[in-house]
Amino acid sequence: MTKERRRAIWAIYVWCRRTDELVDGPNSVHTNKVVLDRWEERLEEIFQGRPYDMFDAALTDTVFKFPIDIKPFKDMIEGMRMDTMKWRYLSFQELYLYCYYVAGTVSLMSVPVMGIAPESHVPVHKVYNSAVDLGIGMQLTNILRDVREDASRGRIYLPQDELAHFGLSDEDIFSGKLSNRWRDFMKEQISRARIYFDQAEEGASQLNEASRWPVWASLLLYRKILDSIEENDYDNLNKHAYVGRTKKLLVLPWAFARAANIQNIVQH
Ligand SMILES: CC(C)=CCC/C(C)=C/CC/C(C)=C/CC/C(C)=C/COP(=O)(O)OP(=O)(O)O
Repeated sequence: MTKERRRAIWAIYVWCRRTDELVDGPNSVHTNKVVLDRWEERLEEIFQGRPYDMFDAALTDTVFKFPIDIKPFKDMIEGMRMDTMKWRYLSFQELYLYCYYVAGTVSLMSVPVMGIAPESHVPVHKVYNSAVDLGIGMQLTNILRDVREDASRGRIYLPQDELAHFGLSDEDIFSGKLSNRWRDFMKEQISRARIYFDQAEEGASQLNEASRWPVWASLLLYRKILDSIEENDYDNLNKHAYVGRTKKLLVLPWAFARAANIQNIVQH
């Protein structure tokens, strides 16, 4: 990416990381409604040009340089509120909303910085939809990778109705019992995450040329996490799915080739 865009993405990253730390970090026991409300006030001040500290100032600079809306930032804070209150998701519909709040929002913050290719003929809303799909796919993948860690904090980010459909319960997850039922359940969850990555591909090709490579790299790398869960025979209850350094490095030229493929743009 260009230097200006890179700096803007860093500023967004820092704000998202600090937001996430409020509920996941070492001081998260002190995070309550008052803390999150104050964080939201600070966000409004960032957008009004009155940042509280230096990291906030980096985001003020970013939102004055790029046409970024405050809504996805507010939605992410809403996701943190949800995370402090809700530890179970009854259906995929509920889980999707959580994924939008904590990851789809990152896409909506990033696209105005990354930019859409001037030669693209795909309607802008389709590019944004694809971007959100990438965030959702990544979050679903994270969830599948981290089932064990999340369960150790008492949280299960999996649709309860789908678990029940496969004859599974929270207890199977807490006890780390690997079974064919679990494998079948996981196959479905992995297929769904892959659909979101497939849908993201179209948008990734429409981004400004300078921004495409990192997006393709993250898309292909996250897909590999799903492959790794499969290679572990779906045992994400006891094993951490992991993509090794060599595999990661090998993805980069592949992503570069996909990013440089202007054919994708001409086709539309
Ligand atoms: C495809 C198009 C048109 C645009 C791309 C738009 C972008 C940049 C989408 C990516 C959005 C994104 C980065 C979402 C966050 C996904 C996610 C699950 C982040 C978690 O990151 P980790 O650092 O692995 O999390 P941990 O906190 O678990 O370590």
